[in-house]
Amino acid sequence: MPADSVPVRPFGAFILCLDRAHTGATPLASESLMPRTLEGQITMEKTPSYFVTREAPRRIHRMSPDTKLIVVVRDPVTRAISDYAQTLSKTPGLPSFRALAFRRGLGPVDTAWSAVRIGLYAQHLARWLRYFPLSRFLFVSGERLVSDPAGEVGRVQDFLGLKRVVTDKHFYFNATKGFPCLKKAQGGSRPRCLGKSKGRPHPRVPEAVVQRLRDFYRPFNHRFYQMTGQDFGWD
Ligand SMILES: Nc1ncnc2c1ncn2[C@@H]1O[C@H](COP(=O)(O)OS(=O)(=O)O)[C@@H](OP(=O)(O)O)[C@H]1O
Repeated sequence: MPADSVPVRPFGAFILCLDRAHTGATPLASESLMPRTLEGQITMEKTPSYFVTREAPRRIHRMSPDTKLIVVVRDPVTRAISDYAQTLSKTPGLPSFRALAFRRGLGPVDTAWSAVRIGLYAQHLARWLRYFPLSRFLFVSGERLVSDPAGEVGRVQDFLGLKRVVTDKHFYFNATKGFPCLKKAQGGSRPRCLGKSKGRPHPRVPEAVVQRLRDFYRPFNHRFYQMTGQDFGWD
């Protein structure tokens, strides 16, 4: 059968991972940029910044309104510090976290700083809900992905209508890394952890700064819990 006549399904899933979204990606303009999806396949796309990019919901909906959306979220305060740690690793001499997070010393929280703005999950989700119903989303807890990877991956498999192939027996806790790792890499026989840029130490941020950010995010977090029907336990 020529490739053109193979039945093509709409894209099965888009992964929007929000652990450490970066800004600047252009959302896919059309299906022509994606590979064809054959019967029994799921096409996945992981671009963290889509969740926070203004035009992404409209454009992805126009491409395929049946898209499933998976969003990985973690405590926005930890997320901001993680984001800062990532930038710091590439930009020595970066001002302190505190200097970037607040205007005028310990003045108002600077929501123009992307590390802070990305954590306003309720605001970003509101834009998506204008195009996609809540049932199209799976919200994965970044914290449980570390404490119970098999449980969270199990939810992902269910959401995608897949058999639960990945289970507890695929993971072990690597004490050196401080994170779960795979007992065997795909197609290999050796254990495999994520790379050095995942799970690196965070810089120390003064408790007063953390506390102020916690207070700032609390109402947004609660709104997000209401919108998703899930309590992520961040405060
Ligand atoms: N198993 C395992 N191993 C290592 N790291 C893990 C794991 N599970 C989740 N995490 C968390 O993933 C965070 C980085 O993932 P990101 O998706 O944000 O990375 S990136 O945006 O693609 O750079 C990374 O954030 P940091 O801890 O701030 O580095 C981790 O906390």
